[in-house]
Amino acid sequence: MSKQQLETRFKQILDQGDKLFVPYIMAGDGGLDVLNERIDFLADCGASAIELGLPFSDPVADGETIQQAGIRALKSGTTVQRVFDTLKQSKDRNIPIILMTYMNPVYHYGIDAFAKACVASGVSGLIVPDLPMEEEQAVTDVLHQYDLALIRLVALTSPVARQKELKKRTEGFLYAVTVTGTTGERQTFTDRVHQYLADLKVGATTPVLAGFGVSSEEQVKNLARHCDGVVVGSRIVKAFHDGEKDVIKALIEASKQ
Ligand SMILES: O=P(O)(O)OC[C@@H](O)[C@@H](O)c1c[nH]c2ccccc12
Repeated sequence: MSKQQLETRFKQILDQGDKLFVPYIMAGDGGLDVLNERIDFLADCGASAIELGLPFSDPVADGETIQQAGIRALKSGTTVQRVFDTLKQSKDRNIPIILMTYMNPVYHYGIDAFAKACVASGVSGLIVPDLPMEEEQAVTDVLHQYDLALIRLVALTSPVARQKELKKRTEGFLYAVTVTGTTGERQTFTDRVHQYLADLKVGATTPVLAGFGVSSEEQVKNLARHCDGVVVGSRIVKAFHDGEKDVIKALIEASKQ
C-alpha cells in the first residue's frame, strides 16, 4: 500500500468517528510461520495498520518486553530477508504495514534495496527511531521515490521549534511518544501529556498517535480523546506470547466509537 493509500485509509476511519489503533508486533516472535496469521488476526479485530518490528541486536528504544521478543525472534532464525519473504507471501492484504527498524539494518541492506523490498512486500512506511531529523534526507530521498512514508517520532522533551518542524514534515502519522524512556507498559502518564497531544494536533497535516506505555482499555480511550489514536506495543506482544487473544480484541475495540 502506498503512502497515499495509508493516509486515505486513516482518514476514512477517522471520518467514521473511530480512533486509529496501531498494534505493534515483533516479526519472528513465535516463529515467522505465524506472522501472516497474526497480521490477519489484527486486521480482523479492526486494527488501522500494523507496526511490524524487525528484531535487532541493539534495540536502544525498546523496553524489556520487546527486547525479549526480539531475542526470541533472532533465536528462531529471523532475518530481514526472511521477514520480507514472509510478507511477500501475503502481499495483497488490505491493511497497511509499517516497518519499525533501527538504521543499522537498513544501511546494511542498502537503503535503495530496502525500499524496493518494502514495496515488493506491501509495506507502506518506516519508523526509524535512531534516525534524527537532521540526518534523514539520505533516507527520505529514497523513500519518496518509492512512495513510502517516514513516520517521525516526537518526544515530550522536543523543544517547540522542533515539534513545529516535525509537524511540517509529517507523513503517514506523527508518533507522539508519551513517556520519557523506553517502550513498556506504564500505570500513569505525566499530567502534561494531554496538553502535549493537543498542541501537536494544532497544524499537523497527518493524524497524531500517542504511543509508549499504553496498555489498558482505559488508557486507550483516555489518550485517544486528546489525539487521533494510539499505538500499543508491549501489551500486544505479551498477549500474543501468552495466548491472550481476547485482550487484543478488547484493546482494539476500545478505540472504536
Ligand atoms: O510497547 P509500548 O510501550 O506499547 O510502546 C509502543 C512500541 O512498542 C512500538 O511502537 C515500538 C517498539 N519499538 C519501538 C522503538 C521506537 C519507537 C517505537 C517502538
